[in-house]
Amino acid sequence: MPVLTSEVKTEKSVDKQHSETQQHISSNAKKVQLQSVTKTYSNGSHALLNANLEVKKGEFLFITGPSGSGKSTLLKLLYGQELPTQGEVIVDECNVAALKGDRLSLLRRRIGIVFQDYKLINQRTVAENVTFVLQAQGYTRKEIQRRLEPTLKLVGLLNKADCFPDQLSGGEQQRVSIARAIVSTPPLLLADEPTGNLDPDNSWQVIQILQKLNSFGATVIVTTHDEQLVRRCNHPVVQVRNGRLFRK
Ligand SMILES: Nc1ncnc2c1ncn2[C@@H]1O[C@H](COP(=O)(O)OP(=O)(O)OP(=O)(O)O)[C@@H](O)[C@H]1O
Repeated sequence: MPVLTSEVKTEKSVDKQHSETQQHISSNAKKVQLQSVTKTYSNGSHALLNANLEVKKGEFLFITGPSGSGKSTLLKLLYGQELPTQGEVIVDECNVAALKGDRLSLLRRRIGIVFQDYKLINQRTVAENVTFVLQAQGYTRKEIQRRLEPTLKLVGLLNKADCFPDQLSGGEQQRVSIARAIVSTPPLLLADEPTGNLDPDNSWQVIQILQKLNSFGATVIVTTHDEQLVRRCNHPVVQVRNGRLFRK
């Protein structure tokens, strides 16, 4: 991403950076494929059975299904937290199971992940929660500052940068976790029940932020139980039932 010249950024410069972010995401958007994927955990639980899926670059996909049907497992396979028992998981033309060490880390850096329970660090401010991953990845302080403000603006938390998580509402905490997931402008965003703990207004706000990211070109995959939310949006839906996938 290009460097802003002014340290004190104006609204205009923040907006300019949004459009630059948009170009960055568009040129890197991902494609995801599951090819005959079965996942059986070591205790014998069958999470996915011969699952096939293709998510096109720039698509916004909902994954729905009852509790225990395999939704989280599907996302975990995409970022390599779990490995398939059979079949192939392809992200950006890479077989995730074949990636090791640095190559797996590199793929993960390019995937933003949002969890239902936010996973924020309570002793760190909003700004610190959003930027600590960038620090760990060796971004310069200047680059981190350049990314922080437009990201907080996008999630509507510019005025909360110095707050701690326990000073925020649940909806605000979830928006911090989204900011953390998107601050590195990942071309693929995975959100596992991001609205699971939120009321309808906050849920809608979260979905709108994810849709905005998607409008910039990012591929977005969201698991949810919230059928009403799914109906309100006009996005493709895959339903998971007993480990099998059905396009609705
Ligand atoms: N680490 C694990 N070890 C063993 N079994 C697991 C593990 N994780 C998930 N499972 C099992 O795999 C199946 C699918 O679980 P998964 O978490 O993917 O479902 P889910 O659709 O995301 O559920 P929920 O909506 O409740 O989060 C379940 O039967 C679950 O018990």
